[in-house]
Amino acid sequence: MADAAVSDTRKARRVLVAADKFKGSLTAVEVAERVTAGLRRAVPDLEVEALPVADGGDGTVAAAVAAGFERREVRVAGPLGDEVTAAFALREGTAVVEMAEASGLQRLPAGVFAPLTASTYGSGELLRAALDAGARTIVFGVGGSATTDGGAGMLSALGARFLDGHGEPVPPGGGGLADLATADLSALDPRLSEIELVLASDVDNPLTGPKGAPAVYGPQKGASPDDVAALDAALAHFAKVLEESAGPKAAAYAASPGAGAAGGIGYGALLLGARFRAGIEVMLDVLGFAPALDRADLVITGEGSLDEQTLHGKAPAGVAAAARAADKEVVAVCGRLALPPETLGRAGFRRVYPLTDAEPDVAKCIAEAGPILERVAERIGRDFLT
Ligand SMILES: Nc1ncnc2c1ncn2[C@@H]1O[C@H](COP(=O)(O)OP(=O)(O)OP(=O)(O)O)[C@@H](O)[C@H]1O
Ligand SMILES: O=C(O)[C@H](O)CO
Repeated sequence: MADAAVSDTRKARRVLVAADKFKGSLTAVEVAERVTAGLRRAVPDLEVEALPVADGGDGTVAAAVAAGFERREVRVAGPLGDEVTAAFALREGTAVVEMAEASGLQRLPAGVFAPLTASTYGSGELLRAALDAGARTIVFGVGGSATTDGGAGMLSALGARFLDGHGEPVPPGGGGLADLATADLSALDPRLSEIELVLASDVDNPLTGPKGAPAVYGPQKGASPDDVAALDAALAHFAKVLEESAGPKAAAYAASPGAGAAGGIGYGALLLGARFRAGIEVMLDVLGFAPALDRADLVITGEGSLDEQTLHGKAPAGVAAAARAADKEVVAVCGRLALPPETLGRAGFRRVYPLTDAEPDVAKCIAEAGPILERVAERIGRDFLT
């Protein structure tokens, strides 16, 4: 991106690197390391603070751990029911639980999707583990899921019972909810009502309908148009049955922002009493972004693909908004860039450096992302800091 007027920022001496992962090529921690190394090639004595960020989706626990939380591992059910080792993060009574750790797309074997049967049971087990560890506040990061079960699996793991017309538990996954006859939330883990549960969501979609979880995010989990229709009907039925057992608030939750996050686990979390917040905002609080921002003259953010989605609550947009509100200069790094300069300016980015500008071969950009990012960061160092 061309930009003629950079001279007024050349004196920035302390840089905050607050970028998300480049999905498919670099973790957020690696992005921070590479950017730091590149900047220091241009300005060897530069003060750089690294604060890897995440939006509630995959990478959220890793960001919390990088910020000093303790990593705790637990064996829980993966989306297909097989056991996986999943982690949550804990610090001073606050747990960061990431649903994708248990029930994310990354937990499916390569090339396997299970849009109708994948279950969030393991996410409920993770929440239980956080309660067992004594958490008083749970930040429940959701996004990047393999599931579309409205959180039914998660609720089951926490004590709910979902039965068919024969009194048998319904099969796991969103598809099985079509058979639901009765829902019983009376035996939910009582500790849930004694803690603060925050739904840190990557999106604000409702549960069902044209903007609902199956229609918008089903296809990325392998759902065909028929699967989307079946899941939409099953989730609507799920909400109807819950309205009968849990009262009218269950209907209101289905239409609430974030209910459709992560295959409707947002809806399940709202039933548990969660308070919805944009994931990036919650995470910036949890990670201690504000004091780090105070100390910085220049902020570098980014993610793999800076595109239309970025503007809808993704990490770089959240970082840019917070930094601009504090009158700090923001530049971004990314693998690929799919936004025009005017839009980037409006979103608060002073300048954006895609790897594909440094190396036009995208496959190479991905395979050699680390060294290329270092070169790009060196250029940022020269442009803004020398
Ligand atoms: N090194 C790279 N070079 C070029 N493009 C990359 C590189 N790394 C990632 N990408 C692109 O970015 C995409 C991933 O985007 P991104 O990291 O923003 O995650 P996302 O899919 O938007 O999900 P999330 O919500 O978790 O951020 C990849 O599919 C790829 O197109
Ligand atoms: O998991 C999903 O369905 C998407 O990330 C939206 O939350």
